[in-house]
Parts: sequence; C-alpha cells; structure tokens
Amino acid sequence: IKAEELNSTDAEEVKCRGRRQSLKCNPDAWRKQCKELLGLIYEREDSEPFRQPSDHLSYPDNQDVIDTPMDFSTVKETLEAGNYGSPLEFYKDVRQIFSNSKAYTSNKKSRIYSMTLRLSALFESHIKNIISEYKSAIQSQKRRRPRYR
Ligand SMILES: CCCCNC(=O)N1CCN(C(=O)c2ccco2)CC1
Repeated sequence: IKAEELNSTDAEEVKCRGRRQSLKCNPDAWRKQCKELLGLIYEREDSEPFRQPSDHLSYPDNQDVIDTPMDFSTVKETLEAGNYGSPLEFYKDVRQIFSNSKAYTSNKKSRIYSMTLRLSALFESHIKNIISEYKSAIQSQKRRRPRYR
C-alpha cells in the first residue's frame, strides 16, 4: 500500500505509532507537563499562601465559606501519587484553589486574592496547551473504525 493511499486516520495512527514518545502522541506526556507547571507555580512568591491547607485558626470563617479546601501541596501529592487520571482532573483541583480564595475574600482588592489572580493567569496560559495536546493524543489513539485482528 502506498502512503498516499492511507486515509487520514491511518496516516495519523502510523505517524503516532512511529512517534509514540514524542509529546504530540504520548497520552501520558501531560503528567510531566503538569509537574513542570506546578514547579513554575511554586517558584512564584504568589503561591506561598496556597502551598499549605488554609489554617482555620487565623481565618475562622474559612470552614463554612469553603466546602472543598484545596492547596498546591495536596495537588502535588495527588499528581505524584498518580491519582489524577487526566490533566482535566488536575485542572479542576487547581481551579478550586483560586475559586476558594475568591469565595473567601471580602474585597476584590485583598492582597491574597490579587495573588491568585496573577497565579491563575500564569496557570491558564500553560494548562490550555497541556489539555489540547492530551486531547489530540487521545484522539489519535482512538481507532475511528473497528479493526479485525
Ligand atoms: C502558609 C500557610 C497559610 C495557609 N493559607 C491560608 O491560611 N490562607 C490562604 C487562603 N486564603 C485566602 O485565599 C484568602 C483570601 C482573602 C483572605 O484570605 C486564606 C488564607
């Protein structure tokens, strides 16, 4: 069979089979990318208040305002334990950190809340590609038509 006779699905699969380890086709590449993104977040001083669970003593009403506490050490542990099944689950937990801070803050000018705005801008700019590469790697894995083996 000549290469040009392959339909797009086969060509995509052939391309991916050959380049399994490359970022484009490796459905597990997202884990490493998310670890690197977490590293970037930890480098930022802005992440300091969010690297540990909020201590409810100094923020007493935190408990009833926040129904799903989340922090970056919890996300890091979950990722390193291999307990995220996809970058979308990772994304959900990180966004919980930002929404908790927003829910908790009384004014939009609070120092801690402004830190989450900067962190979230950094996070969103990176997580987009990680998720789209993951989705296309999954697509090229899927057999679009049944194979008789
Ligand atoms: C070094 C460990 C400190 C744990 N973090 C902690 O107690 N926090 C971070 C989350 N908080 C907010 O997002 C917030 C928004 C407005 C005011 O606080 C509450 C305070």
